[in-house]
Amino acid sequence: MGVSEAILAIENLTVSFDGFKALNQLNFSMAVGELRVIIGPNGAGKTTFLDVITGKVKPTEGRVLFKGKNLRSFSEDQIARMGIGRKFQTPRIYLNLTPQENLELACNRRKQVFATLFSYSPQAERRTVTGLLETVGLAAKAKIQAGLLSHGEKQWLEIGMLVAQSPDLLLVDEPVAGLTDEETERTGELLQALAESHSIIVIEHDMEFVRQIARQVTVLHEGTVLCEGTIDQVQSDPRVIEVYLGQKPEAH
Ligand SMILES: Nc1ncnc2c1ncn2[C@@H]1O[C@H](COP(=O)(O)OP(=O)(O)OP(=O)(O)O)[C@@H](O)[C@H]1O
Repeated sequence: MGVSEAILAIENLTVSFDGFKALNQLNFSMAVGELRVIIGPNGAGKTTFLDVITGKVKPTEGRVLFKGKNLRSFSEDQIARMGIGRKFQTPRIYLNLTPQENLELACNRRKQVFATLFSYSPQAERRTVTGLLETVGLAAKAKIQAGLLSHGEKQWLEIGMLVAQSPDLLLVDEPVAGLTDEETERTGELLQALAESHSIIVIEHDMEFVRQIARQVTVLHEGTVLCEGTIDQVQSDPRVIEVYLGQKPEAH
C-alpha cells in the first residue's frame, strides 16, 4: 500500500519510558475507510499506541504519518484539529445538559474552528444535530438530561459528539466495557455505520464484539505487531494463542 492511500502509517515507532520500551519498532499501516480492531494482552502497548497517534506521547524513535504528514511537530490540539478524534473509555459528556444540547455544543466547537472558512446557518446546524441524534439512536431521548441515560447511551452520545467534529480518523478505546449484550451489539452496528464514512481504530478485549465488527485485526504484544489478519486467522495463529495462554480473561 502506498503512503498516499494510507490514512495512517507508522514506521519503526519506539516509545521508551525511562528505558522501558512500551512500543518497540512498531510498523502499522491502514487505508482510508478501514475499520481496524487492535487487540493484545495487558501491557501490550495499546493505550500508548493511541497516545502517540493523538500526540499525547511523542515517539522516542520512528514516525507517525497521518494523511502523509509527520505528526511529530504538532500539539495534541493541532492533531485533533487535523482530523483525529479520540473516544476515551469513560464518557466525557455534560450530564446536566440534554443529548441535543451536548451535540449542539460539539457542533459549535467545530463551527468556531471553521468560522472564518464557512458560514453555518442555524437550520443546517439543527439538521446536523437531528441527524446525529438519529445516527446514535438517541432521537427519542434528545431532550432528557444526559445524566439519566444508560451507560451505553452515554457512550453513543459521546461517539456522536466526536462525529460532530467531523474527524477523518476515529480512535475508540474499549467502547463496550460494562455494556449489556444488547448495547454491545448496537454499538457494533453504530461503529459499522460510521465506518462507511470514517476510518476507525477500535481497541477491544471482548472477542465476541471483535468478531461482530472486525474485518482486519492487528495483534499487539510487547509493544510490537505480533500478527495481522481476519479474526479467524489471528485466533488460530499459534503465536497469538501462546501470548494469551496463562492470561486470565479480563474482568470487563
Ligand atoms: N507513562 C508511563 N511510564 C512508564 N511506563 C508506562 C507508562 N505508560 C505505559 N507504561 C508501560 O508500558 C507498557 C504498555 O502499557 P499500555 O498501557 O500501552 O498497554 P495496554 O496494552 O494498553 O495495556 P492494558 O490492556 O492493560 O490497558 C506497560 O507495561 C506499562 O506499564
